[in-house]
Amino acid sequence: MAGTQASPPPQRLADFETLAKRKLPEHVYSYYRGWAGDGQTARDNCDAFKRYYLLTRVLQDVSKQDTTVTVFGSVLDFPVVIAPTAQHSLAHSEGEKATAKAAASMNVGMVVSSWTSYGIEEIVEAAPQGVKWFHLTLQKDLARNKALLTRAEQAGCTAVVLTVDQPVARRLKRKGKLAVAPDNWSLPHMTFDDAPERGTVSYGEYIYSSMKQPITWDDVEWTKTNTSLPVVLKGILSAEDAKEAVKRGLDGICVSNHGGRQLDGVPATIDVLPDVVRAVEGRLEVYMDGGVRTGTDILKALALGAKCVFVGRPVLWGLAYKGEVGVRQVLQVLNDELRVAMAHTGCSKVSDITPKLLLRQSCVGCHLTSKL
Ligand SMILES: Cc1cc2nc3c(=O)[nH]c(=O)nc-3n(C[C@H](O)[C@H](O)[C@H](O)COP(=O)(O)O)c2cc1C
Ligand SMILES: CCCCCCC(=O)C(=O)O
Repeated sequence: MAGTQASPPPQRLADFETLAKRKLPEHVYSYYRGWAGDGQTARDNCDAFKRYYLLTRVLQDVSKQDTTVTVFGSVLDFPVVIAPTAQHSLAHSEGEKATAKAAASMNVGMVVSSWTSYGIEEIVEAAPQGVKWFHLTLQKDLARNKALLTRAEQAGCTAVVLTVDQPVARRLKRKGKLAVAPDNWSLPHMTFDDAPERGTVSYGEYIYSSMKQPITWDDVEWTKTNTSLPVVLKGILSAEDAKEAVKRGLDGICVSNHGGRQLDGVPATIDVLPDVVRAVEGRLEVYMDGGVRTGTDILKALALGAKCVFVGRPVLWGLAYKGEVGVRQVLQVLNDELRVAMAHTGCSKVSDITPKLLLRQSCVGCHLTSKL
């Protein structure tokens, strides 16, 4: 019948944002898109990838690309993990349950935020077969943290991701306005027992009142000793902190500036990744996030030493656009683009992806002149 054909899925991650923007209330879109300061870091996370060029290799047998990677003993079909992001039910009524189903069906990982709208058990029950890691925001009440770690373990999570880049409350903005999550939330992992009465303080102050701020290396030690799961620190940007993480026996780090949502003016994550990778000398796993929008971005991050990438906002755009199906489409675009990029650069498996595939923009001139 004429007019009943489904429209083809969007072909670029940027298109999902356009479609999501049409569906989301302005305040939710603003919260998801929001950044710190003037958004320099948030923009640069994306722009910085464009400063790296890919060098093609031809005449290789790339008829098949094996994109699988193994993280903490679990095989992922391709090197993507859904970053922890708060409040998926603001994008879709099924919230994190829909995201988890999409992640499981594509066999990528998902980090379940402490700030979800559904409890960890419900999320795992919706998609029991997927690889889930639990993101811990440390709360003031240590017993509460311990209880959450136990719940995550019992629910079947296979790693803990501790966010370490929120020493103080931030000022999240978009278009110069403060953007905060809307207040029709449900936060089943968080407690607000000694929070100021709602309505007497700003929303941000209320939210942050549950958190332990600042947290220190002692809290990292506390976390490690209170879980049997591997612990990943999320929010590392310096070689020094990375070395300290190695010294303290952490299992992984995620090079992240929180999508440019904490401190404006810090470098793009892809630009600090090589320093961090060098510093850890292979003694723990390194992941990265911030600005990953294409399969070539994934290839570049892997070439610079990341084991896999976390993806934040694009997943929320897919979820807002079409729920579970939309998230799956976002992941499919990334997978298709990664395969094409691997084929052109002569890689038939992930271990073929090395720094030799990349040329940094500032070196283009040197490269050309050295050949003249
Ligand atoms: C709406 C939103 C909520 C987020 N919530 C969390 C969170 O609960 N915990 C956390 O560690 N990071 C959180 N982040 C940061 C992401 O995990 C990730 O570091 C960032 O989004 C990556 O950048 P990208 O959005 O450019 O992919 C959030 C980011 C967004 C956009
Ligand atoms: C609904 C509470 C949001 C808490 C903060 C989540 C986060 O890390 C973010 O960047 O937003």
